[in-house]
Amino acid sequence: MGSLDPSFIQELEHRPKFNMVEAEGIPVIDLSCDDYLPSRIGDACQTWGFFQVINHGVPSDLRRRVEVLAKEFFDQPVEEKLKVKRDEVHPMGFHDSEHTKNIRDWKEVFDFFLQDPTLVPASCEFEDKELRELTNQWPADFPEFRSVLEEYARAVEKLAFRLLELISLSLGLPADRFNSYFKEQTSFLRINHYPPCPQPELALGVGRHKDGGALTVLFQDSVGGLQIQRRSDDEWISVRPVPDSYVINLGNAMQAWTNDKYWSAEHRVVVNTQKERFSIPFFFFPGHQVNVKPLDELTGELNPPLYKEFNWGKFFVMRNRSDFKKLDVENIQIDHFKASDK
Ligand SMILES: O=C(O)CCC(=O)C(=O)O
Ligand SMILES: [Fe+2]
Repeated sequence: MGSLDPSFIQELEHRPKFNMVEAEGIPVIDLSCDDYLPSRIGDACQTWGFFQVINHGVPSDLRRRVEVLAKEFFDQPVEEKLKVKRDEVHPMGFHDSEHTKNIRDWKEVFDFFLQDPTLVPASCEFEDKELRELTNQWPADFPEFRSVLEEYARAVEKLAFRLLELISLSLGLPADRFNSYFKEQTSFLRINHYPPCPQPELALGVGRHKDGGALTVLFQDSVGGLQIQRRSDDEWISVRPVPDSYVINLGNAMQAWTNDKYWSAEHRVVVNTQKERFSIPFFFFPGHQVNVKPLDELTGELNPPLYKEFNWGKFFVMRNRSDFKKLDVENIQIDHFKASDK
């Protein structure tokens, strides 16, 4: 990636601190022990919006094969990777200039949808009802990359549905309350590769952001770098890697469905001068047709809805607008749908 281009440089207030206070970590929840699982998950969703799971049922050997193939993919010369480059027509594939909050991230990624093709609105204009079919791009001479990643994505999707059901139970709702929103899901799996960075004090691997969808199921390797903002006091806390675990965090849609009971925490990734890092998030996103609003069961006279209804597909398309260029406007955020903005 060469030396630090000005497009990577964060505003002073958003640059990482390297003398961070070590705080008590986010909860680690053992999914093999059934006792009080919904209530433990509910507490974590409320206090942190983040937790880690162990004994999650995703085969470790399958995940290790993905890690090996991911390294093989990113180690290729850039010309090879550019053969599956993302663009506005094919928004899945390889990309090395993603912008979060309009500052370039120090990373490269490979993305693919769980459902191929995936249907999304053709534009972010509200009146435009036209849809567009998006398809995946796979490296032509690397069939194992595709088959192993697709198998892995299905295993992680299973875990995501189990967590969705536990979250629903934790809210006192039927286990399958959210399931119908995911029939035509827009979920995708991403591999993030963060190369060593010559000036990690100026840039971020991923700038501060909240994930958009229901929840994210993320594997991180042992290097570390993920930080989350604590709900209680806005302090940045490192998420220390736990071997063979997944980091789970809630997205904007879950925060809106639960009317702010559960939290979608701001997070970011710091980089370092020495070690490359890989992480593999699965973004569990509803179908494009789903209109997201606080659930009737969780709102009432004493607890009025805090968000206006928004269409997931339009939100998804708007969010992705800044993927290819630096925009002059702030990208769409959940706060733009706060009911008090009326
Ligand atoms: O790499 C990580 O640990 C987190 C990445 C992330 O937040 C994202 O891709 O949305
Ligand atoms: Fe994220």
